[in-house]
Amino acid sequence: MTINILDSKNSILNKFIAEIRSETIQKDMMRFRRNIERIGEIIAYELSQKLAYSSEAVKTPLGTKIIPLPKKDVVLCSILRAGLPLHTGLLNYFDDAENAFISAYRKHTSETEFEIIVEYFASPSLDDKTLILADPMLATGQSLVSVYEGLKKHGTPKEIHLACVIGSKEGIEYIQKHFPENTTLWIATVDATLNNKGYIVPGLGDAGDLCFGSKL
Ligand SMILES: O=P(O)(O)OC[C@H]1O[C@H](OP(=O)(O)OP(=O)(O)O)[C@H](O)[C@@H]1O
Ligand SMILES: O=c1cc[nH]c(=O)[nH]1
Ligand SMILES: [Mg+2]
Repeated sequence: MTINILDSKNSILNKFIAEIRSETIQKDMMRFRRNIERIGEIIAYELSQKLAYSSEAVKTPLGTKIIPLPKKDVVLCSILRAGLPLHTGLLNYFDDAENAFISAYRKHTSETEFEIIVEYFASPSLDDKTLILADPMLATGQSLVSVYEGLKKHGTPKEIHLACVIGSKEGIEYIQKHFPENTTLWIATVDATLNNKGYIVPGLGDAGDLCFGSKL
């Protein structure tokens, strides 16, 4: 797996990350969602540099220009709920992508233990496609891996890109063991630890709740 940590160089991305982490600014749900979306747009731009391109002739009113353009083989797959604004940001740039949506949530069996429940699953064929799998939080890595196991029934992508906002070191080690070699992780920033409930520390809290409100 190739790993790209986007805040390893300073850019305007740092401001968006600071705002989603800030316990005061993150209370504005619309700004929180928009910041996740803006980070999705930055990830889309960075990731676009590694896609396959083929030259196409574009006719202007005055002539023709040959322009290398990305192949139209992207499937953008997001994990509900928190993946929705990240999906929007990626789709703002990969606007002709096919789309897949999968739900995954943590079902607690005790205070500190949980399993991942995958229920809703809507995906096109992935055979020979460029799969971009988006989820803002990579904590234990179990949601991404459970969803990937389910996606295998829909075909074999030619390459896989994981788009995430905040990850933990432990989660990255876990997904490295479960995704194939032709996987690239694009992650805005990485934190050192998880707490005993599997939350990233300092992280930002519960991304799904911050986007859409708490659930029962
Ligand atoms: O790496 P993991 O330990 O699996 O944790 C990460 C998962 O947690 C969040 O979803 P959550 O289960 O909170 O669902 P939600 O988006 O509906 O809030 C997040 O969006 C990931 O899917
Ligand atoms: O820190 C975390 C871990 C899982 N899910 C979240 O939303 N936040
Ligand atoms: Mg949540």
